[in-house]
Amino acid sequence: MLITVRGEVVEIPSLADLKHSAKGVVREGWVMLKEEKTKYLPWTKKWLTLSHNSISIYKSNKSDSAQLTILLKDIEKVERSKSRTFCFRLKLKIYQSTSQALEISVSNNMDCYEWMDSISARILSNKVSGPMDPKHEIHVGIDSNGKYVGLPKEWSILLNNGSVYAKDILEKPKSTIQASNHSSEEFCHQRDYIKFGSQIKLKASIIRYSPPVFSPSAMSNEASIHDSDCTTTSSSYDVDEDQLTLALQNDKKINKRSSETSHSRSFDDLSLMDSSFCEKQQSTPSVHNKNDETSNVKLTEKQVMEILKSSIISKDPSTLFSVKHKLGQGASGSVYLAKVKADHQFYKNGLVAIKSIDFHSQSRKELLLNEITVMRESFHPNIVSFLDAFLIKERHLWVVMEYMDAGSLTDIIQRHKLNEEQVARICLETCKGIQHLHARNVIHRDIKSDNVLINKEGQIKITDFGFCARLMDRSHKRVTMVGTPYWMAPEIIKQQKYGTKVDIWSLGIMIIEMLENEPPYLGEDPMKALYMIAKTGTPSLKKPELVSKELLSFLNSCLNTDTVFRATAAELLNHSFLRRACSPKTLIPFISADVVKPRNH
Ligand SMILES: Nc1ncnc2c1ncn2[C@@H]1O[C@H](COP(=O)(O)OP(=O)(O)OP(=O)(O)O)[C@@H](O)[C@H]1O
Repeated sequence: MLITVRGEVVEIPSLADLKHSAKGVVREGWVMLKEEKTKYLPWTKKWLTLSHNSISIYKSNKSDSAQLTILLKDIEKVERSKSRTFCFRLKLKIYQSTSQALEISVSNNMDCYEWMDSISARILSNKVSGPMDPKHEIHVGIDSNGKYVGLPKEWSILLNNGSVYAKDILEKPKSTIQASNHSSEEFCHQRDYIKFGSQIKLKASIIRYSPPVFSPSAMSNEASIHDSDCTTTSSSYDVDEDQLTLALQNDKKINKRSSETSHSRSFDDLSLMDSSFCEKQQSTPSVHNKNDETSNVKLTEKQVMEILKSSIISKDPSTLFSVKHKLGQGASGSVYLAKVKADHQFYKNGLVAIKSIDFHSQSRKELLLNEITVMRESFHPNIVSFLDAFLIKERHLWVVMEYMDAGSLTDIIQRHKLNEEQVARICLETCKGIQHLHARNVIHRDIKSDNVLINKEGQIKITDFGFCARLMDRSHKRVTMVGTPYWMAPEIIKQQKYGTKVDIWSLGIMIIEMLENEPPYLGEDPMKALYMIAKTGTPSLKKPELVSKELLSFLNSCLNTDTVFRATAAELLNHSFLRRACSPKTLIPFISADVVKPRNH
């Protein structure tokens, strides 16, 4: 059905159409609704549907046409409202003769947040459109003096400021053009740009792509020394740009190849599926071949759903928990604090953290299996405990975890200067967790302060297992580029085969975060950071003279670019620096009640 919304012709599918259309209803349900301008009118019960670009209000779930449709691009803000208990407000952009806001009330807190999250996520995606009518207006050339002419002003400024990266782009265009191709095609998600004063901090940007299988550097490693964790033949990490260029070119070729034959895409995370999930799923395709990562087959959405359905509880957990407030937002979903209802003391302590994931909006659904599998199997005092998982109406996945009531290490680093004894305690506990994973041939691949959580007893635990990979054995190596750029080991960036020691590099970067508040190159964009890590190798501390010899030695053991000489987690646990660790109680003063505050949503 075509209708006119504020002068614009829009196609509004009927409710029946919506239900059957692939792009149809994202979320629907009964709500109580009120237009803000008609405060004197009572709340009315309506059927609300959210599609990818609009919200429609129906008299009932049987109605065929909507009473009101609002395009998501016309929504200015989604916010909590205090008009009723579980209520949110859609503030609309101001148009004449239109209500300025709608108040929507639902039956529980979780529902409220999920509606808000689903709407907000789609408002964002509706705001970004492709370029319109692009024109090629910039023509850069070189004049008779060898100088660039025709550069845009911003580029001239960059060059005059001596930006190595800008010069690299001009002088080595191939490598940098290929690098930027990764950023557009293969950045899986970027999240949480946080402003601190004038500096924009990229809190956590995940880059992953697949599958650089036979990079020249990786091929040369086939003949290299293969101790348990070594991945390179070279003892020097003065990576020449050509090596990086070659690796990037090679990756480009492989990506081209992979688009030609879908089977050539590697999905190495799926090796985790040799665990309990797959046992229950007889029809799961073989996902791993020890010698050839290219033979991995991607699970379809349906298969992932089948595995989830057969492995976890498909019932409504709202009888077990009452959601209190949102703790934070991750790339795959929101994390909530919830109280366990009185008669379910199976969950100790009364409070749990619930990660709520909208299954259908995940681009990499198999990573959800990763996360649950590793958490479920990894009982250890330094790994956040998995308690349960629920699948609600085949749409929402709830992962119930132990609640870490003092937030993440990032929160602490941003508020306090840690002394070396405290750094040693955090390293010791994180190392124990890493060793536990490595002993089971699991690589975490995303160790950083955001993924180290703390509780008020001063316990320190690793979380976020979405990017884990399992090695078939200690000598097995992976090649997929996964992780958060600033914390990524050079061998991952250079697409060499890598093993568990990539987590040790990331631990080293996390130590720099503890000493300097942020990882090296955080001021740079992620692509440049990758380039710098590969080019520079071991980063230098800003003020090494302020750091003790033991800590420097520990740090060097983590940040050795030659993986043969980089320590294992077990070796680090014997390092003299860790003997200086303060007692966990000494961390408690840092962990005041104000560290974790409910966010205003
Ligand atoms: N068990 C927990 N206890 C307390 N807070 C938690 C817990 N798990 C996560 N959080 C908080 O919730 C927020 C989001 O966590 P999440 O793990 O979803 O984030 P992410 O790692 O950024 O995203 P993703 O895993 O989707 O890539 C973080 O700020 C984290 O501090």
